[in-house]
Parts: sequence; C-alpha cells; structure tokens
Amino acid sequence: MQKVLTVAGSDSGGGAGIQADLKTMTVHNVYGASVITALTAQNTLGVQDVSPVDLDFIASQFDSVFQDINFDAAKTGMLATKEIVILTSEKFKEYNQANLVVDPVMVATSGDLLLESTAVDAYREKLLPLAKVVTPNLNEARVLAGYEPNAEVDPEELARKIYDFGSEYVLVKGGHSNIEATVSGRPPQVTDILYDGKNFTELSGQYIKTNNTHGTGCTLSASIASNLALGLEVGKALEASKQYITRAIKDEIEIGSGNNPVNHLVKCIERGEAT
Ligand SMILES: Nc1ncnc2c1ncn2[C@@H]1O[C@H](COP(=O)(O)OP(=O)(O)OP(=O)(O)O)[C@@H](O)[C@H]1O
Ligand SMILES: Cc1ncc(CO)c(N)n1
Repeated sequence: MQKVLTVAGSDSGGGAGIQADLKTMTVHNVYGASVITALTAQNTLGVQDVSPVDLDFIASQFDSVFQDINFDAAKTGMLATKEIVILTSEKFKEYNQANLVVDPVMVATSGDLLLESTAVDAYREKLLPLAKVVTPNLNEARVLAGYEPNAEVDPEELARKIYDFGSEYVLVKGGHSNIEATVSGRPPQVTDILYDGKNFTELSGQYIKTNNTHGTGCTLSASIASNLALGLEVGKALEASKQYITRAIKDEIEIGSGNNPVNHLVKCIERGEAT
C-alpha cells in the first residue's frame, strides 16, 4: 500500500488539518501517517485556542516515522511558527522525502491566524526549494510573493515570483477570487492555475455558492499528495484532485452552526464503499 505523511495541525472540529488529511488519504486508498505540529481548539465557528507542539517533540515524531516508514509522498499544512517551518524543512531534507506538497497555511477560513508572520522567509528559503508542488490561495500567494495580502496582482505574476523560490510547480488557487463578478452567461467556474516554470495550465471546476468551505485547502493538498503517491504525474494528479474537491464541496454536510466542512468521504460514498 502507498504511504503518505501529513505534517500539520490538529483541528478538534475534524474538518481541516490532520483530521481532514487522514480522512482524505483513506478515501484515496493510501495509508496516512501524521506528525502533529500544533493543537487547535477549533470548530465550524472558528479557532478558539492554539498550542504549538514542543519543537523537540515534533522532531521525535519525525524521527519515529521516518526511521520506520518510507513515504511515497508527504504534505505540510499548518506549521504555526518559524522554528517549526525550519525544523520541518531540515527533517524532509535529512530523510530525502520525494513528492512533497506544501500547503502554506496562514489563515483559517474563519479569519483566524495560523502562522506567525516572521515564518514567511523560512517558507521561501527553506521549505519551498524542497517542494514538488506549493499550493497557496490568493492571499497566501501575495504574501509569499512579497505583496500586501489584499494587493491587486495578476495570479500568473504571483506564480512566477513564487516559482523562483525553488518548487517544481506552483498552484495558485482561485477559491477566494470574486468569481460571480467575472462570469457572464455561463455556469460560474472557479479556476486554479498551475505553473511549471514555463507554461500555465488552468484547472477549472464548477463554482459552488456556499460558505461551507472549511478545510478545502487541506483536503485538496492531501488529495494531491495521495494521487502523487499512487503514481500519477503532477498534471493528472491535480486534475483528479480538483474533481475530488469540487465534489466534496458540492456534497454539503451539516456538522456545526458555522462554516461547515467539505464532505471528505464523497469519493467513498460515490463508490458505495462508505456503508
Ligand atoms: N466555492 C467554491 N466552489 C468550488 N470550488 C471551490 C470553492 N472554493 C474553493 N474551491 C476550490 O477548492 C480548492 C481549495 O481552494 P481554496 O482557495 O479554498 O483554498 P484555501 O483557501 O487554502 O482553503 P482553506 O480555506 O481551507 O484554507 C481549490 O481547488 C479551489 O478552486
Ligand atoms: C489545524 C488547521 N489547519 C489548517 C486550517 C486551514 O483551513 C485550519 N483551519 N486548521
């Protein structure tokens, strides 16, 4: 069985972070393991508290899993502090991890901060050079590229600037763009752009008008890592993952009274395997 590692924070509410990643890996039929970087007290309404895990203990988790298990792919999510970004980069380098997907989580859907601002340089200098794919949303892309979070910048320009930090591919996600204002007469689409240093490829899917997008980014990056582990090349992995996240958003589930999570199990349900 293919094995995938997630290095991320715990979401007690179960919609994002480690919990989203392991569910997503499971429905992709790959084995998921985890290094937990931070604990969040969180639900569909927001993040009530955050406690980063002690740095030495994060290092112990890395050594435990890497000394025993060879991972076909890995992903990072919430890394919380500059020191955790640096440690994570060092461990991936030390253990020569291939197929690394970096989701540079900075802010939760609820608006709560999940990364200290001084960690951005560590992402640029240490982690991005090790990544196969980096998957910023528009705000994260602006910050990584050195702009203000709300600056009006062409996503292709952002992708070019981020590519220069050394990842093999950059996926700038379009989930937070003003989609409805840009469509005329055709079903609204949400488009992510993939850059490989030479060409741009658009990945489009149906836009779903909903606030229930808690965990979309985590779920997408866990799906990409799973598809890479299964042997798909990057373009095909992203196409499959885009289809999966669109279906997971569309299949709304009622969990709490705030921004509900996507349905990570949608693939299972469609295959009739969930029951
Ligand atoms: N309303 C929507 N309808 C359809 N697809 C969407 C919608 N919102 C986001 N997506 C898709 O979900 C994926 C994740 O994108 P998004 O921009 O939401 O990530 P994110 O902001 O990192 O997520 P998170 O809010 O979990 O941090 C992308 O493929 C994006 O196109
Ligand atoms: C633990 C965690 N990681 C990532 C996100 C981003 O959605 C979140 N809300 N919580």
